Amino acid sequence: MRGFSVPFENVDDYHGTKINDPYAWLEDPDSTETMAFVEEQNKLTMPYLEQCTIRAQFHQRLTELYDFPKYSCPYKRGKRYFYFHNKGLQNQDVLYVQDSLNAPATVFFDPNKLSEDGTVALKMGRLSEECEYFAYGLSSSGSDWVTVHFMKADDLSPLPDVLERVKFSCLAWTHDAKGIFYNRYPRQEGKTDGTETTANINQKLYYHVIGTKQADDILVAEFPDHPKWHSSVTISDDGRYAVLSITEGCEPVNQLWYCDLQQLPNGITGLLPWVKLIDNFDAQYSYVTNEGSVFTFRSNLDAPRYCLISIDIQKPDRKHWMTLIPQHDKDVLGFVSCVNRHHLLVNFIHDVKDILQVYELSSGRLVRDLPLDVGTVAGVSCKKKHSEFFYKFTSFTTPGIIYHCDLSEPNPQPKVFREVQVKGIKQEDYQTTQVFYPSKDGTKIPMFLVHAKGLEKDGTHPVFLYGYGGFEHSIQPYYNVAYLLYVRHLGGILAVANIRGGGEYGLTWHKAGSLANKQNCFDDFQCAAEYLIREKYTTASRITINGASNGGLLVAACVNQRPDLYGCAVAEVGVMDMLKFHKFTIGHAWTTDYGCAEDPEQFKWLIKYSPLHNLPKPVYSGTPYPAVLLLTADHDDRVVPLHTLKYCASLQYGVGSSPVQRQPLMVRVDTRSGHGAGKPTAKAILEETDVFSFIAETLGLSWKE
Ligand SMILES: O=C([C@@H]1CCCN1C(=O)CCCN1C(=O)NC(c2ccccc2)(c2ccccc2)C1=O)N1CCCC1
Repeated sequence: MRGFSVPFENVDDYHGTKINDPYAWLEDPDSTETMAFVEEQNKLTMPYLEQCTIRAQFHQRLTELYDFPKYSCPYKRGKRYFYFHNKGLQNQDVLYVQDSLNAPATVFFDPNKLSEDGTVALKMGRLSEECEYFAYGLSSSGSDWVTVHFMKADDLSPLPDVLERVKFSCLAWTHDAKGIFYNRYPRQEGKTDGTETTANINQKLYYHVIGTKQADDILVAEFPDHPKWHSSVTISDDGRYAVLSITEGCEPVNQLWYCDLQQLPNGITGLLPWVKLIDNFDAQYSYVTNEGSVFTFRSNLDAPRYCLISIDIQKPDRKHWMTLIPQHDKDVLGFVSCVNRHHLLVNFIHDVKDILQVYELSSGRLVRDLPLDVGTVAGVSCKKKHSEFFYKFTSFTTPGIIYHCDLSEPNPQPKVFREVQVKGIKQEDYQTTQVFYPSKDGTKIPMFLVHAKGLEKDGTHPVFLYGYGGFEHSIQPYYNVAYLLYVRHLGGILAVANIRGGGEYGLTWHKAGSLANKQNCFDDFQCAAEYLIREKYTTASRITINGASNGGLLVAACVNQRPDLYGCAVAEVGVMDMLKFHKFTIGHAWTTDYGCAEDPEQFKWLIKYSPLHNLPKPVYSGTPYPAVLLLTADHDDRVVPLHTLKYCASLQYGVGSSPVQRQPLMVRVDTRSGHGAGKPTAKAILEETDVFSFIAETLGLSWKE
């Protein structure tokens, strides 16, 4: 039995630099030592969380507030409408169908029936073009692994077809509903339930013909010389082309190949004769629509804030390409979808707030603005062949408003189709402001603040500071009842910092927070805290910093660099071992943002901020660390739990040895749970209750009615 407390030597050599990795044994999730470590940690953490003063109140109130009806936009497929709905506390949303928008709705697919505890989630679903079949992917316990099943859409009867080993996959029906394109990984040694750490490489693209066995599926694309490549098929609006997007990692760039399905003499029988329209990774090209051979793409080619271009595949040379909507000089072009045959629904992001407009497909001319409050378009439903479309608006204080618009009407006006209220939360009690604060290098960073109206800036308010900062992922306003409870009953201020690394201002913003510039994310986040202190919203001891995934890295790196700046830190499913992340599951895809320690130059970047490698050694007598709560879960195969476990062990061994460390340093390891997607409501409520109870307990916050 290895001793937990005294790590043994386990030295790796990185280009001549010796790095000790004493907790490498925690990288095996199935060893008795690792399982004992997890059990011991939970034995410390769960009782502490259960005894938190406000826990019962927070849990009860959060459950009440979660219990409001949620709806997605309706989707018209064939002659019927489909939409997701959750009555409030259902673990998984349910898919309903109705013959018309005001006809009675019946259950089409209810994932809650597939498990007692709601841990089987509907990860993806696709109806065939004329609504003959429904293909759907299920994932268990929060893993990225998906099993695809099929059912008839008219009588809901199941088909025997099952597709295994599916992950990070497209689901694209050919318009004849004969079969579906999807991705899967080769068979691997050992288990594949989402608790393994095996690398996901050599993803292949198949075509499954309905009524056949998966073993007979047709391999239509593979990339044996490029094990890290991902491919994704979209079938063109006219059903004629298979459009293939190839990515290598998480950079917003892709190759763009296509296959004219009408030119296949015997249909899809093997590797397809792909035409490489774009055979480089210089930019991103996302299919919007095509009119015959003229294809429209959203692209960032020479356009870091994106633009809309058209390419005639009969004249593929770049000198014939046309720009339909040029890059805006400040705003980022968001999603673009074709509607009403010749219109485009276009989204722009202006200082992190959404704009929605209608354009003319043929000319790229602006037709009209669509009214939208300050916030986020959380969902859109439209199809080229339909004149009507739906969009869902949300903000920090608006749970959701769904609008309906029909462009075939003489003077089309979006009308409220459905507006959801949450009992007990009055929107007018809160105010959302956006501030711009200077980071270390002077860059102005946007930040949303949400707090009770009339708040006095007397430095006494607790702050919950959230950030992400990577992968071109923008954090736009969204409705979260736990945040509102923190504001309402703990007198807190919610602060969401749009730090660099995200996509808030396009590629330049993303690049400024990645690779050699990654430290900018941490500077931006620390400057957010300093701004909130300087402006007398709060003091350091009242600040909680929070982030998940890449945001967990953000939190852990910021705690190491400025332990004095916050009273509490909650790092969820974080990337903590920056020297080894590329070895596990899909970690190799993140080198586009982080680099890789196998490269001598990039190793120097990573070793400087890697949370695991910048923790104090015993005996530590420096600045005490804030209260730290780490979250991870046994089926997290996106960011495998070893990151958090190794970081926790090293944190407790080093900082925990300090005689002046008063605040707890803990980890909560959930079971039958993963990175986050598809988490059942019951688990989400328990987790958020634990997080905010920990914050209130360690910062001494009391519940106010
Ligand atoms: O989870 C993550 C990162 C953040 C974004 C997605 N992601 C991922 O790790 C996604 C992993 C799988 N994956 C790719 O490698 N490319 C994606 C992709 C999707 C969204 C954004 C970027 C890439 C893909 C697959 C098929 C077709 C097109 C794209 C994809 O799903 N991280 C965990 C911690 C650090 C980063």
